[in-house]
Amino acid sequence: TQPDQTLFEERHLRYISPLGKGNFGSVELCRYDPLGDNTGELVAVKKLQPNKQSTLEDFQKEVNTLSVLHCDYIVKYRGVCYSMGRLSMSLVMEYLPYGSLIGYLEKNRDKVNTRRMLLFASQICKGMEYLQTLRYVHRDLAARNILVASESLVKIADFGLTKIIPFDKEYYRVTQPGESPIFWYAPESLSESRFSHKSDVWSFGIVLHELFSYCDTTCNPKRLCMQEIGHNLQSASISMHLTNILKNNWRLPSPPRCPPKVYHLMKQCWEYDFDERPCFSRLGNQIETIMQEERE
Ligand SMILES: C[C@H](Nc1nc(-c2c[nH]c3ncc(Cl)cc23)ncc1F)C(=O)NCC(F)(F)F
Repeated sequence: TQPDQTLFEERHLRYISPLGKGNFGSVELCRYDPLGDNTGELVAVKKLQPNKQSTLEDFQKEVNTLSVLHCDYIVKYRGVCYSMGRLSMSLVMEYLPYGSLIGYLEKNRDKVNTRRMLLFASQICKGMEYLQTLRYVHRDLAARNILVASESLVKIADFGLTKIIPFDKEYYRVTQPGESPIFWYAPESLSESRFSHKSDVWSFGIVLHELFSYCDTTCNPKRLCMQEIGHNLQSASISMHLTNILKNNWRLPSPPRCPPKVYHLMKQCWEYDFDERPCFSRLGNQIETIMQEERE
């Protein structure tokens, strides 16, 4: 049975501007304006671009995933739009005007203080806790996939790589890793393509690092890891070098002026042994505690 697929008619979907490129397609800002008088709502429309990696089946999975998620900290599903006689489809989502967390932090460096960042971190934690109750692993938790709904609300988005952990296992094994965001990957994901709630916790630690670095491109995870690995390009594979430095206990350095307790949280998320990493509910509690202590 198909989940609730609210239908948007293509003829009423007015293209406005491009928003960006995601895992399996591009997202555009549109107005759904059935009355034709510009009173319709603004929506974010993700068009599937079938290419070698992604198929309609993958896209249908992303639509099915998002359509069952109902959480304040996850971007809202609105419905689907079929075109070319059901040959192509688009995913219609709520449009969040403040855009992705990366752009927002770069633009509002001076406006976002420690308390605000901890609020955002606790909201991402709550969204991940909710995903975990449904046995979903996101697999692409990164600041680029967090949306800013308002000055005090962020939401998790882009469920293109999300998988459901089978009922009889604690993890999901991926067979065909596409373009992997390896600098956000836990060691076991790098070396064994093993994904679990605890590998999402590792990625959450990377998001904490991005947050407290104001998503500054000069110290983003990829750049810092590549500096450590060295740009010796003849290396067999970057992910093998990354696995090695992580095994030798190298970790991303503390962002400048990051409160020590927050860096300690990141280090907990980056325990090599996934059983040692905290769960999202414990992380959420620790963040709330630090928030109370933060006078700022
Ligand atoms: C590929 C698309 N990229 C972008 N999207 C938006 C955006 C603004 N406002 C939005 N409102 C709803 C949605 Cl779904 C996206 C946007 N802004 C810049 C982008 F580069 C995307 O989905 N990125 C993942 C995430 F949504 F988490 F940012």
